[in-house]
Amino acid sequence: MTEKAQDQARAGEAARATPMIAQYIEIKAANTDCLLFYRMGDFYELFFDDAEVAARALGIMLTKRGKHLGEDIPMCGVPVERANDYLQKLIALGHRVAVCEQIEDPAEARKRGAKSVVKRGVTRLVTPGTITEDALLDPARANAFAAVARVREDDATWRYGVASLDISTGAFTVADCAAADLSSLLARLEPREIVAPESLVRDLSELFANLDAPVTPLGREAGDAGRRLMDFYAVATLEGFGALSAAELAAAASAILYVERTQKGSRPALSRPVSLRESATLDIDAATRANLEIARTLSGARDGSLLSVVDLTVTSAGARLLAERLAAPSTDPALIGARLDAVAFFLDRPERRADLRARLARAPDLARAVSRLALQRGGPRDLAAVGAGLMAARDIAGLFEDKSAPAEIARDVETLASADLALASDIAVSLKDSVPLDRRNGDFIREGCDGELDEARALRDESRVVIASLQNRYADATGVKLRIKHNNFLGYFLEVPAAQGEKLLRPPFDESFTHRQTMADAMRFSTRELVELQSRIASAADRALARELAIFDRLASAVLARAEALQRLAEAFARLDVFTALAAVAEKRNWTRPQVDASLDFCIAGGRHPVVEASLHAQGKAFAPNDCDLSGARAGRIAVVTGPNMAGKSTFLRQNAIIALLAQAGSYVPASAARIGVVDRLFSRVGASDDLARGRSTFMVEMVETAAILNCATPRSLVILDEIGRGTATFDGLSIAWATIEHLHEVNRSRAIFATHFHELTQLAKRMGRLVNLTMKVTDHAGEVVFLHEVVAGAADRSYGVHVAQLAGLPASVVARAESILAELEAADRRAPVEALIDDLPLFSRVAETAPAKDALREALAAVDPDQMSPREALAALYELKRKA
Ligand SMILES: Nc1ncnc2c1ncn2[C@@H]1O[C@H](COP(=O)(O)OP(=O)(O)OP(=O)(O)O)[C@@H](O)[C@H]1O
Repeated sequence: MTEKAQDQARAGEAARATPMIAQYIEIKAANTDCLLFYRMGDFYELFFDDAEVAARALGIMLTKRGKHLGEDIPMCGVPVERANDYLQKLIALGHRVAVCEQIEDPAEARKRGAKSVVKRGVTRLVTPGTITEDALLDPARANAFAAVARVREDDATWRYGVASLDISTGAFTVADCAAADLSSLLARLEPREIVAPESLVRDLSELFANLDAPVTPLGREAGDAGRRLMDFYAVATLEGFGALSAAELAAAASAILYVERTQKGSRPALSRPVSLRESATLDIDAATRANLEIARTLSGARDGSLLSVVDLTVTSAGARLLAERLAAPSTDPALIGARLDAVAFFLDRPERRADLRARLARAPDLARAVSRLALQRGGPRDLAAVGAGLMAARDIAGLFEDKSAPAEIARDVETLASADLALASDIAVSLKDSVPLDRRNGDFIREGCDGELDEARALRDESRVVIASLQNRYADATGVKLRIKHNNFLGYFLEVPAAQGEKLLRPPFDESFTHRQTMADAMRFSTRELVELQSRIASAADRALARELAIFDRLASAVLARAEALQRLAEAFARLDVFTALAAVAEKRNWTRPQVDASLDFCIAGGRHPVVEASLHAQGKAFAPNDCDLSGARAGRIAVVTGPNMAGKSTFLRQNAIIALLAQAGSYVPASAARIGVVDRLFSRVGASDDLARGRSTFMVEMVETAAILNCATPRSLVILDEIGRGTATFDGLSIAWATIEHLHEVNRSRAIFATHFHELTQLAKRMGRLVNLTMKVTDHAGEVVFLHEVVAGAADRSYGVHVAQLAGLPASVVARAESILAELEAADRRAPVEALIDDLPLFSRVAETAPAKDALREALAAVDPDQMSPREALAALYELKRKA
């Protein structure tokens, strides 16, 4: 159906519907990709298909409401009070929700006629990447969405821009990159949702499918990107933004467009977009991130990840920053050194650290509170959080009066010392000590802070006292046992047992007592006095509430006027939390300060794997520390590690990558000493896993990842390769592993560790100067193999694979048969060893240098000059080329 035909059909459908359903259909048509929460009184109702989807997802009752086109209308609803719980479930399941509110007073609608419906409109789209409520957010994780855009660089290539925007804190970064780097940039940013123009969503579907985030197509492009940014920030020029590339600008504008689309009229307090180009960071691709289990284990759990061991932060903002630092360690030795100075400062001062951490733990999540206030979604608790945050800032700054702190800390202390105490005290004198989450029902402004409010409240309370006294007066006057009660429908009323109610219906009492309702066992009455008092209470309560809300708005605007300064305070808190937390881990786990410089060294003494060590420690076992030296003057060394299964090769490989990552993230490291020439890219290809969802076999995944490494690694990179080539036939695997080592040694010249079961490869050390052989030490103890987990120079003599199979409980007959087959194979290999080939094959560089055969076709083509040819000559040339081909 064309769009016009659809519109007509919809209009026809709406015409035959009740006015309310017609309104629903119209609003739903504009929000087809969302579940529509349609506000009716104290409920959000869902209709038609939405109702069926939501009822199933939320496990709530599906009911019906009226008919449309002769069919029952399915309906379900959630109470407004508990909407957040339901939203959280739906968002977690990947749904998007459009919240549709009544946008006029029902009294206004009634004026237009008894049948007219209250005006409604969508006030907000709730999507995984744009949520702000504490109940919906993970405190320890950023909640950003990424907007992706592309611009033409030249005829053949695109440049990609990515904006990452966290509405819950206002953090806004942009970056641009070539197509090849897009996936690793997105992996680093870990967006909760990706938005991109339709065309990009189509073209990048495979890349997006690899990221664990729903993709939202952005109907149209953001248009004039610069204009959109200037309009949003209400500035006349983009000069204040620093130099943003065209791709960055386009992405930033898309992000703003999405904010406007989801937040409707509300304007979040966003910081200005900061380009990530300014901050040089360690490049870690998605596979490496997953393999090193930085933020999550391969099975997706946080427990058992590097972060779970390192994260001793005490605030959610600190936890988010630490996760960010581990996701994007620096490559600037000066910055890394400065951050390590800060950690060292707190490591040397355990008392100050403990003091600071105790105060930080009590400080609120400022950034998220300010963001909610900016979006008009904040409540009294958010105001209280800002007040408490300001006080905490001054309080913490007071701990550093001795001025001994290093630069990184001193800067933050200065920020904290500048906290606006006037605002803090304004909030403190205005708000009650304990305030509700929601401002709707008032009752959060302190007594004595506003005369008008106090007066309205007094009037309300006095009237309540008068009402209470009426009960006795009426009881005495009538001799009837009556009680004064209140409900939302009748307001205040008198309730009388049914048997005695009759008395009030008769003279003289029927004069003053008006019958309102008869229940099974009671009758309800009201009196003029009661009605008057009721309306006095209601108008006093309304006035009090209006006054409270006015004070709230005044304080909220005072907060927003200082939003930027408050975001800076929040950042300072987070940084101090990270420094002290890293000092706490260093102390707890006995880590050491690494030296990170501009050399190409990589020299680790007594290195440990932090996660394996922690888990062994918990079982009362010790971890065997290992050294690793890959240092080289102009190019790194490659260590080829052989050794039995289960001896600790993978652990050794990963621990070295993790030590480099921790060091550059500004942390101490699990080693007795570490000197690291700053690493530009970290690559890890560990183990093999199927990726059936994408139709790639284990081996294909392995080769794709290896290709990425061989194409991109530099002498500054650190490469970890575990058992390359094991996913295919032995000779194919060995050949690929062999060629890979040669390429790394001759072309990439990176620092690398290569674990393998192909013992033949240890022979390569004879021919390649920077190759070293390492092996895992094993001893035989009374016929039993004992793994010492110790890395020593040399090559393993055998695999002990059959031994491990036996440990794993393979049937004895299978183990025995495997042993005899192994003996046969080894005997055959001794007669014609593969090692002999090492001496026979030409060296890799010579293979690479062999130039391609001269290409006659290309030469002939180069000789043709179309501008100088007649059509006839051109045709002849074409025939000639075809013949040559
Ligand atoms: N340095 C160490 N000190 C103590 N225990 C260790 C050490 N390294 C590894 N281990 C223990 O040995 C187990 C096996 O380690 P790992 O997976 O690294 O072996 P592997 O040699 O890579 O095995 P495979 O070749 O089968 O993949 C680990 O789970 C850990 O419990």
